Amino acid sequence: MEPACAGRRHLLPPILSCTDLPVTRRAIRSASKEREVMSSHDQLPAVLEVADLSVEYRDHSRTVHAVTGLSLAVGRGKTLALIGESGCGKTTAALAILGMLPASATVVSGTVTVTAEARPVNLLGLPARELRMMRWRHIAYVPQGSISALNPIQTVSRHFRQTAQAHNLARRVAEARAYDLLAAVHLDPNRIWTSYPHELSGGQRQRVSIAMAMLLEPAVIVLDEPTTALDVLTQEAVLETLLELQEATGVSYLAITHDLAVASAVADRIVTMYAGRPVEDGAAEQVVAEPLHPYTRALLKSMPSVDSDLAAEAIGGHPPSLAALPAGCSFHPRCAIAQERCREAGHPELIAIRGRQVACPVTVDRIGSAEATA
Ligand SMILES: Nc1ncnc2c1ncn2[C@@H]1O[C@H](COP(=O)(O)OP(=O)(O)OP(=O)(O)O)[C@@H](O)[C@H]1O
Ligand code: NI
Repeated sequence: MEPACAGRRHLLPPILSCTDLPVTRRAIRSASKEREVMSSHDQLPAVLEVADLSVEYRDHSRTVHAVTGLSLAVGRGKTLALIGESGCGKTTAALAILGMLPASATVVSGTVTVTAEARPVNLLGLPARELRMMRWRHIAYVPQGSISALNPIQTVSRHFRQTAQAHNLARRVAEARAYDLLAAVHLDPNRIWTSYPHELSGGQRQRVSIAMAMLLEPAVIVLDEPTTALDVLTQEAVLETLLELQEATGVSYLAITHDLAVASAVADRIVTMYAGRPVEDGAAEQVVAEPLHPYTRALLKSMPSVDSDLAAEAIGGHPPSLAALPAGCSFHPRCAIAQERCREAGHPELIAIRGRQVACPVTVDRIGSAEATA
């Protein structure tokens, strides 16, 4: 029998019971063999590379360590999902990458390298004007919440025209491209062109935001919670559209989500974030099939599953305040396998194991001793 997740309507199946989910992704994308070969070529530089990024919010009384030591690399034509619970620093990471942090935030360390047209550029070192030109043209953003992404008093056409003007894209060229893009995201351009955001459904607004992000043909798009406010069927349809666009254009995505099902439906790589830090980084199929970090495991167990008899298990406890992190591993107060050493000293570094990276020495030791006795 065909696995339940092989069908089109199951882009977001219960992942616990369906480890072959990434097949869905591959099936959608396999049309272009050529690109498959190109993008699997490890020699190609990452389109977006973030190294040791740390961001703090400071006010007179406290420092919020929103992002600490985040590193990730998004391959050409690939999707990396950055996953983690609400408040773990995902949006802060996105805003830092795009150079759009509010004044209260400070980038403490790191580089953000975008390689478009074979030229690597560190966005964090750019003057504001040059950064504005890079944005949209090389790296675009679909912000969290499709309502806030669009200006309520502007029509769809005005949104496209403004972006085109800001980047010296001729009006006729921009309009032709906008029409094509709106059709590509399965909207009727003629109908939608003069609409205001409130006249559109949540899914339609998200599609407009995605089409706008594509206007300057960027190499990479940062998608912050691309489907969160949408019902499940609309979520699936929007994710499928994102994969179609990727197939057609070779665009890369950094997809930010708290939803592991979304991540496993679209991502080639998954980076798990906990309390501002990366704790696991690996190929999506591997991370979903065999999560190694206790937090990624807990996230996976907390997913509801329709097919499985196993009930979803909420993760016990709460994430720590990013203004008052516990000593040692930030996850230790909620961790089922925490030992004395996890409560001491600094947060564990990422360790390479089984083709990925995991910030948990206890897990790494367990795997090591299991392999030694096998
Ligand atoms: N402008 C700000 N000033 C001070 N603290 C902030 C600011 N914006 C966010 N924070 C804090 O930084 C931390 C990370 O927030 P962020 O929005 O990046 O997390 P997130 O993972 O995107 O969460 P969500 O899933 O809710 O969108 C939180 O503790 C939040 O309260
Ligand atoms: Ni967020």
